Amino acid sequence: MSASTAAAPASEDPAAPVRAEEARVTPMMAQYLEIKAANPGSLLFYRMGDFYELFFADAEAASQALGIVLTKRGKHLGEDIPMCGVPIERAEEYLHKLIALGFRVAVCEQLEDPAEAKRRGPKSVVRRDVTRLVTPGTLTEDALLDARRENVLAALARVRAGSGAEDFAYALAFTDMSTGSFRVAATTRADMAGDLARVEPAEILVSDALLEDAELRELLRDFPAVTPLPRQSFDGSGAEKRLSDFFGVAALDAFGTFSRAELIAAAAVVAYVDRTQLGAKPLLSRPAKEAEGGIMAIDAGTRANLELVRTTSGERRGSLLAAVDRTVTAAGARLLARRIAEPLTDLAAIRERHDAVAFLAEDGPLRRTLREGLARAPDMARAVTRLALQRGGPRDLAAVRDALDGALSIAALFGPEAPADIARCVATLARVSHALVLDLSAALADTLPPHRRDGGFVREGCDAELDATRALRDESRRVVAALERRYVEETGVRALKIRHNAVLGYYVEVSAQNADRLKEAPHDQVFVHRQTMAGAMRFSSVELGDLESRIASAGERALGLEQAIFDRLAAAVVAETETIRAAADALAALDVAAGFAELAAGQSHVRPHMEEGVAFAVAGGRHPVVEQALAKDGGPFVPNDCDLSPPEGAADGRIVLVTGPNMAGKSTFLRQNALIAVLAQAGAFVPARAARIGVVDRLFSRVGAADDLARGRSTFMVEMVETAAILNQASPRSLVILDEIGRGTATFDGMSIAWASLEHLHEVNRCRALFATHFHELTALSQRCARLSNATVKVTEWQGDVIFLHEVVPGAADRSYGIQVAKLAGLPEAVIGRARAVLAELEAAERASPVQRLVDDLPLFAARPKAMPAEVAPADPVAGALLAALDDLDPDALSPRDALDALYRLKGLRRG
Ligand SMILES: Nc1ncnc2c1ncn2[C@@H]1O[C@H](COP(=O)(O)OP(=O)(O)OP(=O)(O)O)[C@@H](O)[C@H]1O
Repeated sequence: MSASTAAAPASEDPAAPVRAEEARVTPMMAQYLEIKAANPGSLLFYRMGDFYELFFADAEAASQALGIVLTKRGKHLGEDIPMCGVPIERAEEYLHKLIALGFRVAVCEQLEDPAEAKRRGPKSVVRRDVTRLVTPGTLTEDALLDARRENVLAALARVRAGSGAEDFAYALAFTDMSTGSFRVAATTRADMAGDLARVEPAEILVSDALLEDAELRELLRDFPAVTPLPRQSFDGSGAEKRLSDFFGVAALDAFGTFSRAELIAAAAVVAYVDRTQLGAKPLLSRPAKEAEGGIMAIDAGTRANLELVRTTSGERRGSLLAAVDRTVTAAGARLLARRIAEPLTDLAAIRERHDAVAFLAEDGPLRRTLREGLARAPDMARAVTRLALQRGGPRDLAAVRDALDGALSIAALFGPEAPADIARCVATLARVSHALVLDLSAALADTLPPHRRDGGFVREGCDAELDATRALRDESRRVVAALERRYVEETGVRALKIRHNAVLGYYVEVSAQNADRLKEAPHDQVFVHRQTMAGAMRFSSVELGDLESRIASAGERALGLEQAIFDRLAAAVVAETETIRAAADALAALDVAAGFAELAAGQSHVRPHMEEGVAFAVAGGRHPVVEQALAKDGGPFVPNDCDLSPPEGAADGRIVLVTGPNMAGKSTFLRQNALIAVLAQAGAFVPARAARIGVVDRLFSRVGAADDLARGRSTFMVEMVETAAILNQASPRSLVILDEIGRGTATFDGMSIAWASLEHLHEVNRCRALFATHFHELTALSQRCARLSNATVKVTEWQGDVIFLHEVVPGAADRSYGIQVAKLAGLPEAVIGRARAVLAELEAAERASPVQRLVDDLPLFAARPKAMPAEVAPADPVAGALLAALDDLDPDALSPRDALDALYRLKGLRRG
């Protein structure tokens, strides 16, 4: 039995019957069942004193998920009630586990003191209700959040845009409730998966009508928490009103113009936030609209392949983000993740970001001072949200104080020469209220407890009345010590102690042997026996009773005064939400710029020259992740050039076809160039000696797909779906990375598909592309396609072993070195020997039948069907004779009779 239920009134016991004939449902159980029914789909954390209790199936699920004991508690409808409990001081930890496992939790609190309930009558149940729904997308506590990651709640809305069955417009709304950021974006059916993947929502709200669409249902399966809502939540007619009510404005025009789908998505978000926070209103920023086409479009597959913010196994380590993250604040790390996930396409904005990095890269001492200042600035955006939601503690106030103080010092570091991006941040920081910093500094103590309920966070000297009350409280404590000394002297019981608990208040405790002394005269006049324990006895006295009330009232008054001071400070902070959030964003932006500058200085990254058009010339490019991994092992990374700029006289970019042995570094070369484009447009410098890049509108990458067995798709199917998306969508401003397409099927099929795709990219998409392949035959295409050139990765052989030089040079590879690589990988000697023999046979056979070889090559050149070359004689003698006979016929010279004879002759030849 938990401590809470022990102290609760009789009717708080789920097992306590009201009347014999109603033995089936106790009043408390009736309350529980009612609240449970009103919150379907969530585990109900039902507050009882110092515990949250779970009952029935909730208890079974939670005990299993949390590994806590499942007990029984009374009966309901004749059956045992399964129960488990979570102490409130560990509630966050358990909530964290449950949310991570995909549960939603309804937190049901006691809304009155049990004493109040008792006053209404002995059978009264403490009033309770759900005060908050905890869902993956609506978390605010640090313990529940990853400091360096946004926690996004998204809503996907669809509205009819025409009369056709497929005429729909789509929009997404995203909010990170923990920081208040809120934005909306139009999307399309094709881009939706990519848009969701870029934001990585912790929870997605969709109308249940949308889930009836099998394709969308399939797409949403990739995301961890999809919350279906009734259609009314996505109802267009009330959307505008819901938003204007939430933001307390008369009309939404001031926020900009939104499409109907965008309004509906945004309204669904605020309605859900309201529903889960139940009145405690989080201060979301006004929704900002994402500029259409403002972000480099990267589909979900490409994001995963390029491991932008996490690796394919889901870890941050090993991703591009981890390799380039030099930020020193959690907010900076969150912004960096977003910048890497959302490279810009606006040339001026990209250049401004580069200007900021250049400025900080050039001035080492300034950069160091800035980063030291940033490192001391706590995460104030999340602290403000908690304060606004009444979930904040004294440390959140201190976080705001320190970050604002830091913001003012950081603003003072920069002069008028700072570039535009930095100047904007500095202007925002300078708007911070110095008075608020002083107010918080004057009020908060040096060391702070985590919870406001504990008190002790207000600095001495801040409030005269508080100081006086505290003195009284502390004085009383000294009086307790003096009284204890006196009682020891008077009774002669040296082990006498004055202790305190919730039930008895202050009491005297002596061992059982000494108890008789206190029961004898004259002491029996002073001490009143209260409790007998195993080996000890407890007594009270009139003096102790007096003390009790003096101390309790002083302590309570002090706590009350502190709470009032807390509320005043929190209100002052919340009133400044907008400037505080803007300052938090500015600090994060400075952190990202300084981090990129630090990276540039430490890893020799250079400023890319960005331009309109379709240039792409990287000199001495490196793969940022592989380079750093190799550096740890002491190995050098071999830099490589890549030129996809239009050749002389052409308007469109080049395609480079890369062949080369396995393990030579083809994939690394392909990816590094895609990553360089991402970094450049994210605003970073790039790992290269020099780079000139025409802004990329869309980035595509198809790199070695894996099976998607969950969807019943084979490797080849995945590969073809991704290739289809590229060939259907890539524009001349896009950058395409295709690695070994066609590998997953029979050689000729694969080669034909690779060949046709390559030609399509060249002729139709006309985009910049890198295409790696093992089909060496494709290199012949460079003779026909003007903007296609060949490159290969150099290797050399030494004593039968292959040595990788990782150097990309013009030209084509002559062979694959597959067996050498297999040997390096440790295939048994016998298998290697046998493979060499088989290879020799196959190569000899190929040399012996050049005709066969020619036929094999045919698909390569058959894009525009040609007549079968005359010298390719069919091997079948009957067919040969038939063909010869046909060739001899001249229909114009034949009489009807001759024609009939010729027909019989041909039939005869067929029969042989
Ligand atoms: N430029 C480079 N400098 C140094 N090491 C490199 C370089 N490029 C690649 N490597 C090393 O070679 C390894 C193999 O590279 P990669 O996977 O790119 O080869 P690949 O040609 O695509 O192979 P496969 O055809 O088998 O897929 C990498 O893991 C890396 O350690």
